[in-house]
Amino acid sequence: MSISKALTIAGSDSGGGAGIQADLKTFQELNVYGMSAITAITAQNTLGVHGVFPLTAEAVVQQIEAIGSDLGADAIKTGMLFNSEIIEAVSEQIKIFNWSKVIVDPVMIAKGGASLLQDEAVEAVKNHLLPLALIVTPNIPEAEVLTGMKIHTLDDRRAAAEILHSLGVKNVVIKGGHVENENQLVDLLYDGTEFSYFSSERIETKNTHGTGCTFAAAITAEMAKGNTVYHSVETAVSFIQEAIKEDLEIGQGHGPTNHWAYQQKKRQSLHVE
Ligand SMILES: Nc1ncnc2c1ncn2[C@@H]1O[C@H](COP(=O)(O)OP(=O)(O)O)[C@@H](O)[C@H]1O
Ligand SMILES: Cc1ncc(COP(=O)(O)O)c(N)n1
Repeated sequence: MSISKALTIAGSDSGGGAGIQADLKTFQELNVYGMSAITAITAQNTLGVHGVFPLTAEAVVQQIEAIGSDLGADAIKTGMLFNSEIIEAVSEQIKIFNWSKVIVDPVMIAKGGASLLQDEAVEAVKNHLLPLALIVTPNIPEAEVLTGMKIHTLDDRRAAAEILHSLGVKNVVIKGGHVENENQLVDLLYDGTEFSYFSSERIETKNTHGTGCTFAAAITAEMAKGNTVYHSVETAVSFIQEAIKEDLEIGQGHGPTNHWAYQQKKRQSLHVE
């Protein structure tokens, strides 16, 4: 049996809803063997981020080397990378191991407002990491920072996607969760030639901690299994919709999504047929 393997290079979320915890749960639910290289430890719960403790670039490199020199990986996801030293070191390792299925989730600000990427590191994301990315998955605020433009309309999102593509990313997904007062959320995919739109009903819930991490991890798992970019995004949209719909009412603040909801629904539908 061939085992699909995915590596997440991201921060640890002690609350389990985002970061490498969300990524590994998502990989597992999609039958992909998950591995992790931790970039920073965050003391986090549903009320916010209470502490950020970045690791050294060397500590990140050694974790990646340990995986690349033995287990290998079919797809790589980068999440919180925090500073330019880590970003440059990770970019170097991606080149050394010649990894091509690289999904960059350009994590900048946690939903509670805590900074997960130093301002000085944005240029490093653009100059070092994006040229190596097969897919980049910014939310709207992240796309605004990376492109320097304001994004209010779908036309703006298309323009921003073209700018990000010009920075070397082969496929751009601009996520739609941050659009205010719209019942339909649209995730836009641009492959350098055409735009695709994945529309979802907005689910009224406060429990959206880790939606972006989970979404990008689902794309990574599907890419690790050899699926196309379009199919991987399509599956990730379904995965995150179920994860939000069956959200977990735990903690006193913004709770996590439900990482087992997607498979649970598939098993239930099999029993019905
Ligand atoms: N309230 C919601 N209802 C339905 N889908 C949502 C909701 N919030 C986010 N999503 C979906 O979750 C995914 C992550 O988007 P977003 O929340 O914008 O990312 P991030 O967590 O990086 O800010 C996207 O597919 C988006 O459409
Ligand atoms: C360690 C870590 N990484 C990423 C996020 C972003 O989470 P979200 O997906 O809600 O934007 C987070 N809150 N913590």
